[in-house]
Amino acid sequence: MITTTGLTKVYRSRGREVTALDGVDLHVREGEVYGVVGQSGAGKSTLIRCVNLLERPSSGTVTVAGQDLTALAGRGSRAGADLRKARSRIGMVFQHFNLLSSRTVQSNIELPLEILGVSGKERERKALELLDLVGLADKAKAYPAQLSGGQKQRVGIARALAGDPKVLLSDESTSALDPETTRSILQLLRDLNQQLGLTVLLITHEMEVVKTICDSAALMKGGRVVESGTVSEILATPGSELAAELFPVGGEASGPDRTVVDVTFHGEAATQPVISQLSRTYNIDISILGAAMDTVAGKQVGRMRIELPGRFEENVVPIGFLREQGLQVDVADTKTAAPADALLKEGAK
Ligand SMILES: Nc1ncnc2c1ncn2[C@@H]1O[C@H](COP(=O)(O)OP(=O)(O)OP(=O)(O)O)[C@@H](O)[C@H]1O
Repeated sequence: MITTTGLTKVYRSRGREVTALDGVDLHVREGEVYGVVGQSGAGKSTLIRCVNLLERPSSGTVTVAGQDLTALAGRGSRAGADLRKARSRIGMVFQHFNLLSSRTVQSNIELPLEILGVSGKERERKALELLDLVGLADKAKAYPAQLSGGQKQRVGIARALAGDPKVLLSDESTSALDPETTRSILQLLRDLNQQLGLTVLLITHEMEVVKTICDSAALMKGGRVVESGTVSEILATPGSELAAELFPVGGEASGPDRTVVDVTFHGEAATQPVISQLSRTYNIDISILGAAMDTVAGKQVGRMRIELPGRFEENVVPIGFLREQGLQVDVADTKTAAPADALLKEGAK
C-alpha cells in the first residue's frame, strides 16, 4: 500500500546541510498497522511528511496505493491538482490535533470536503456519519475548546477520514494524551483499521503503542531504517534492538563465571517445560533473573532472563538445547556487568 524507495531528504539552511532521510526503503502492506519508532531526530516526522509529499523528498520515490506521488509532484500544469487529489485519499492525524478553534466540531470535519468541493448537504451527512463512527455523535455543535484531549483527537481522526482514505498517517497522535486516553485512541485506530480495512502508518516514540496495535514496525536511526519486519519476526530476531525495547527484561549476573541468557517464548514453544528439561538433562541449577509475559501484536509472548553456572564456552551445549526446542535465545553481554560486579566484590573484600 505504501512503498518508499531510496527516500532521501536533505535540508539546507544557512549554508548547513542536514540529511534527515538517508535512503529509506519502507514497505507497508495493505490493511496493516505499521509503526515507525526511533529517537528524537531520527527522521520519523520527515519520513511521514514525505509519504504524503507535504515535504518534497530530495530523491527517491513514494508510491501509495499504486500511485507514484513523487511523479505527480513533478512539474507540469496538472501536477498540483493531481497531487491534491491523491493526497485527499491519505488521511493524516497530528499530535496537537490541529483543529480550527473558530469552527465547530462538525465544521472542522467538513473542511476537507469543502476544499474538495463537496455540496453542503453531502458534507453534513458525511461529518455526522464520521462523528458517529468516532463516538462523538453528540458533539457536532461543540467547539474544540469545549472538548478533552481525547475527544479532540477523535475529531482529528474523523476529519482525516473525510475523504474516504485508504491510508491513515499518524504523527505521534497519542503523545499529548494520558495513558488511559492513549489506550482508547489506539483502540479506535485498531477498530478503524479492521472495520474499514484502513492501512495505518504511524510514528511514535512509545514502545507501548507498537505493542498495542502494530502488526509491523521499523526502527529508524540517523535517517535510516536499521530494523524492520512484522512484530513476530522482530521478536524472533536474535540480537534485535527493537525486540529488546519492546520486551525488556532486567536482571544482572549474580557473579563472575555465569552465563546470562534471554529466552523468548512464543507459539508452540511457550507450552513446553523447557527450563526443567534443561536442568534435568544437564544437571545444572538455573536461576531466573527476570521474567515478563505480555501480549504483543495480539499474541502472548514471554521472555525470561536466566543464569547458567559457568562461562559461555561451558554452556554452548545447553544453549544449543534451548534453541533446538524452538526458543529464541540471546546470550546477554556479560562482559560489562559480570567483571564489573566481580571487581566491586573483590574491592569490598
Ligand atoms: N525544516 C527543517 N529544516 C532543517 N532541518 C530539519 C527540518 N526538519 C527537520 N530537520 C532536521 O532533520 C532531522 C530529522 O528530524 P525529524 O523531525 O524528522 O526527526 P524525528 O525523528 O521526527 O524527531 P522528533 O521525534 O523529535 O520529532 C533532525 O536533525 C532535524 O533537526
